[in-house]
Amino acid sequence: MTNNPAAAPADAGAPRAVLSARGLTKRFGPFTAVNNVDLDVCHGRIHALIGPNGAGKSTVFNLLTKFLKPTEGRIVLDGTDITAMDPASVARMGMVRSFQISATFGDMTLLDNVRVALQRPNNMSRQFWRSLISLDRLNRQAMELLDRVGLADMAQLRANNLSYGRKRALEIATTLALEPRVLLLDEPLAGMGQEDVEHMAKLIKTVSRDCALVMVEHNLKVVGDIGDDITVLQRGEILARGDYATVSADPRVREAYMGSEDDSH
Ligand SMILES: Nc1ncnc2c1ncn2[C@@H]1O[C@H](COP(=O)(O)OP(=O)(O)OP(=O)(O)O)[C@@H](O)[C@H]1O
Repeated sequence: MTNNPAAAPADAGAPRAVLSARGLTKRFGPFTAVNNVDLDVCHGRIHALIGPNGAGKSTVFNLLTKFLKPTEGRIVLDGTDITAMDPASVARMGMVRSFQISATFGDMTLLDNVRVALQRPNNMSRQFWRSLISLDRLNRQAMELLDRVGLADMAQLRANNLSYGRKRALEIATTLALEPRVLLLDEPLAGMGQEDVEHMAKLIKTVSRDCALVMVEHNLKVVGDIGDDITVLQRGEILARGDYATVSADPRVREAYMGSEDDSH
């Protein structure tokens, strides 16, 4: 199973990639949205995908999570070639995509939201709503998750009553309930005020210690603060990669961003 060319090269001392893509290409008719992208996402690290509007970030994100089928290329998760798998199967392997599909239930308390997430099919506990007693057994675990995202003291509030930033923190808690091997966040800071941005950035950093994390993000300040590995896309191709200091000093990256994007929102 591990014998595949798409696995990350075994550089001595280099962190092992949990999720790897090689030669990822997506064409929509005659238009090439993503061309020959290689990517390695490692445990305990944040891999940020950045680039100007239309660079292909969302397309790569959708390819990695299997919401789109690549035209060419391979994707390997934990040594298994997942290129032909569907999103539900890769989710069961621990690839969790947050924010676009991770809904919270507004009329339920925060505690119940997390308890339900702990009962999802790809979680270790497979008995949805089996009984109130079995749900109560999950209280401690649910409270621990709420505590991790700073919401423990609001456990009995209904999710509808939360601010936007806290709702997203709750979504992170429900995502963590699935015990992700790889967590993919699509613009997790979008629409947040400065205070929430800072809180969420810290939370993402903390969460990344226990998984491999991919983040598409426009807020370059936060990417610079918390990103470990950065891939810069432009017109569907990799323009630069490395740590933030390296890519932000690259004249081609500066050129790509010039006038095309506000890096402070
Ligand atoms: N389903 C599709 N059919 C045709 N073209 C598409 C499709 N999806 C994306 N594209 C095109 O592929 C290119 C890359 O789009 P993508 O949304 O991946 O970029 P992005 O970097 O996420 O942009 P943004 O930062 O604006 O969200 C764009 O030119 C877009 O118009």
